[in-house]
Amino acid sequence: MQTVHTIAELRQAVRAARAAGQTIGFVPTMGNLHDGHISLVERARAAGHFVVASIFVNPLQFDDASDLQRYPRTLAADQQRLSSAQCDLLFAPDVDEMYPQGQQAQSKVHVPVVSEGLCGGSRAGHFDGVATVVSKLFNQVQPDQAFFGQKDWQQVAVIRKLVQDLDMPIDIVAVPTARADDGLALSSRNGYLSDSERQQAPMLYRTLQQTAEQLQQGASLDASVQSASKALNAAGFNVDYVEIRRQQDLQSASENDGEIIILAAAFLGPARLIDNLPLSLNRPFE
Ligand SMILES: Nc1ncnc2c1ncn2[C@@H]1O[C@H](COP(=O)(O)OP(=O)(O)OP(=O)(O)O)[C@@H](O)[C@H]1O
Ligand SMILES: CC(C)(CO)[C@@H](O)C(=O)[O-]
Ligand code: BAL
Repeated sequence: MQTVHTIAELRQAVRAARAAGQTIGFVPTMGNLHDGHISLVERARAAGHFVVASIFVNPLQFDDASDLQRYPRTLAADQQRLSSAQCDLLFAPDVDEMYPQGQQAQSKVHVPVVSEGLCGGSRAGHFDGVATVVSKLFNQVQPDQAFFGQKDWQQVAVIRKLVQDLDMPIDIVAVPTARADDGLALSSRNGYLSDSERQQAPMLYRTLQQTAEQLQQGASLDASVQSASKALNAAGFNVDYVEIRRQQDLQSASENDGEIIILAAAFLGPARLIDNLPLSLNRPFE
């Protein structure tokens, strides 16, 4: 696997792959790679692409300076993992390469409506930062397909709207969440958890599963959300949100909606964990 750090080198490598008749599959990340990221690379490989991954801890999407500062940077280990997964090219730019005029002077991309509330509500400016960097990365890589994790469901919705609104000819593929054996969604931020917090963390997903079961048994959306929040707070989480939205457009769900999704974010000690569970109220819960 080749690693490049500049946009010029990236373009050259992608041009060569295209000249050799290959299509381009792109996996954007912030590094500190785990099996969830690797599942995205595997999906891209399985689709037959020349696979480009990026690692860039994007300062524009962090509203909290200490969150940005402590974000794990593990380039050498990440290169090994990508190489083993047969990724073809890693793009790992520094902040000056991405924002040569500085972050303030950078033109920004704002995706309305779908970026509001949920993580966009509690992380001010987060999705403007994501939409801006993903737009830049898409223009730099010019992939045919780009692969994102369903764990960040709202992010996928923002990016789908972004490519639609800005006429970018890129197919967005959402990949199911990779989980530890105990159900915890894999995340770089799990590394912030103490041993006892790590034991407690799977309760986030278990609570979503229990909430889904209650909904299947006829509980109201409001009652289900309230009981989930209460259970998580009682177990030592500090709940940011638990909400039920429509899968398709992420707008608030009503009792009549069939294809819904339960989304939650909660702090456990120093880590802000997110997870979600899509379900159909017309089908038996699996
Ligand atoms: N458990 C997972 N399963 C599948 N995809 C994932 C998983 N975790 C992250 N991803 C996806 O990998 C891509 C890069 O995400 P990122 O580098 O932010 O990883 P992360 O582990 O989610 O980190 P963080 O803790 O900052 O949220 C995103 O598309 C994200 O949705
Ligand atoms: C898509 C992304 C790489 C943009 O910085 C980031 O938000 C992430 O890792 O999910
Ligand atoms: N996976 C989302 C990136 C972030 O938390 O900033």
